[in-house]
Amino acid sequence: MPKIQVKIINQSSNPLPEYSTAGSAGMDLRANLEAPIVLQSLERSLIPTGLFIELPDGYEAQVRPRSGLAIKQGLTCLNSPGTIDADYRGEVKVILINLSHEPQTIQHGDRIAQMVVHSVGQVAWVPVTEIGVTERNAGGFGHTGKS
Ligand SMILES: O=c1ccn([C@H]2C[C@H](O)[C@@H](COP(=O)(O)OP(=O)(O)OP(=O)(O)O)O2)c(=O)[nH]1
Ligand SMILES: [Mg+2]
Repeated sequence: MPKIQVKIINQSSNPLPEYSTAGSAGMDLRANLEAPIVLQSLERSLIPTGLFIELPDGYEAQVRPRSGLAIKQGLTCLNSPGTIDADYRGEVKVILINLSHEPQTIQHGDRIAQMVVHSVGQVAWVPVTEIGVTERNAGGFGHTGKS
């Protein structure tokens, strides 16, 4: 398991994110707030987590919504999945939006999203005049299964 350097503000009240089961893909991210935030219907906000991480080269972290928050409160990540670049040294933040019709309150310590760490590759372009043909070729957007 790769080791990641992490700095967390307010660690006494907000524990480090953790995998909640042995097979979890994501670690829940908690809101790091001095006061609760109320999101009105369709309002969005950049929520701090108090986390500063140093990802190894070749890794990214994705900030994804939690399904429970989405179905129960209509709260989701607007830019899902959010991308944390390996060279980012700022605070990990979550762009939450309230898609419900009611105001939703975020409290300090609430688990507002989850973070999945992935290995990721970069590519170099090789400009060509033709690209290879496949069985699918340009078919997409519901193309399969049609006669
Ligand atoms: O949900 C997110 C998405 C991004 N970030 C941070 C880490 C990421 O490395 C940086 C830039 O994110 P992104 O590339 O998505 O934003 P951008 O609009 O392209 O900004 P930039 O020009 O700074 O790359 O912002 C977060 O903390 N949370
Ligand atoms: Mg960017």
